[in-house]
Amino acid sequence: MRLRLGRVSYLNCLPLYYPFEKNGFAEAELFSGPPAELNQLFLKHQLDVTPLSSIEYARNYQDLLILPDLSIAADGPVLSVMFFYRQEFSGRLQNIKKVGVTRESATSVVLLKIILKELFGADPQYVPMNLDIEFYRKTDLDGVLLIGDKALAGYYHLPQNLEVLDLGEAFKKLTGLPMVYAVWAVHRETCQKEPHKIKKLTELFFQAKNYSYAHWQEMVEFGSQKYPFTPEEIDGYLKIISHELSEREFSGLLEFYRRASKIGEAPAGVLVKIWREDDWM
Ligand SMILES: C=C(O[C@@H]1C=C(C(=O)O)C=C[C@H]1O)C(=O)O
Repeated sequence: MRLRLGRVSYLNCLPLYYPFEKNGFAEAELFSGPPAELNQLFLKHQLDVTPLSSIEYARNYQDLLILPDLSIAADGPVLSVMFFYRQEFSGRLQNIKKVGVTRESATSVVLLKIILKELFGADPQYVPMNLDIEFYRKTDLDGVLLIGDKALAGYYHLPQNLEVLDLGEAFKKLTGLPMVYAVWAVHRETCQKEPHKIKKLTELFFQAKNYSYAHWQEMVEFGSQKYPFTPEEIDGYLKIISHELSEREFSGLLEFYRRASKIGEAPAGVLVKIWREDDWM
């Protein structure tokens, strides 16, 4: 059986999946969707490997491993995890009372709570809903959390009466570290049953990343056919998104878990376990 592999449908995943999308992918069956949907499918064992919201790894860490050298991260501004708010709260974010949060996310909702509390002393009501940047015309919300391509579009075309807070930039200000939004997770059970397929998949991702970086402009052009952004916008955005999981990202991940646990959004003492070939083959 082929592995069932998730893909976040946003632009941020393009460098990891571009060669598969261009040339086809025999080793796995691809499922594309927003993060929250992939999280649910994966936790119900309907996906074998997927980019998983990093907070969901923390909540389920005992059953899971993380594939090496893969993430969706940014060391500072991220441009696509954004809190948009009414201009009247400019310089007084501590006064916001009611915030809408996209249902597509898991990690960024927790990140927003941490940032608003720790950096601004705000503790608003959070309302999950399906949202877009036009919220200020249609609702009484003070602000909204958007992620992915909707957030990126909002950043590139910010409506006049809104301000925006980049949550990656805010996390860096708070901790000095990169923020890890998603990791590639696999169930322990799958590592036991399908060690060779998991190994092959880690190799394919390694090659895919190298291929995309070596054919950057071609990938950017491909992206501009598929996503509603210009090649310049795609180039600028993908240069700040990191797909690494090196020591700095690792430290950022642990710091995020520590702060999430402090507000009751993650268990204490999360163990981050990376898949290694020698442990399973
Ligand atoms: C940087 C991003 O990271 C994402 C945010 C996620 C979340 O909030 O749960 C999950 C996966 C990533 O797609 C983004 O979506 O723009």
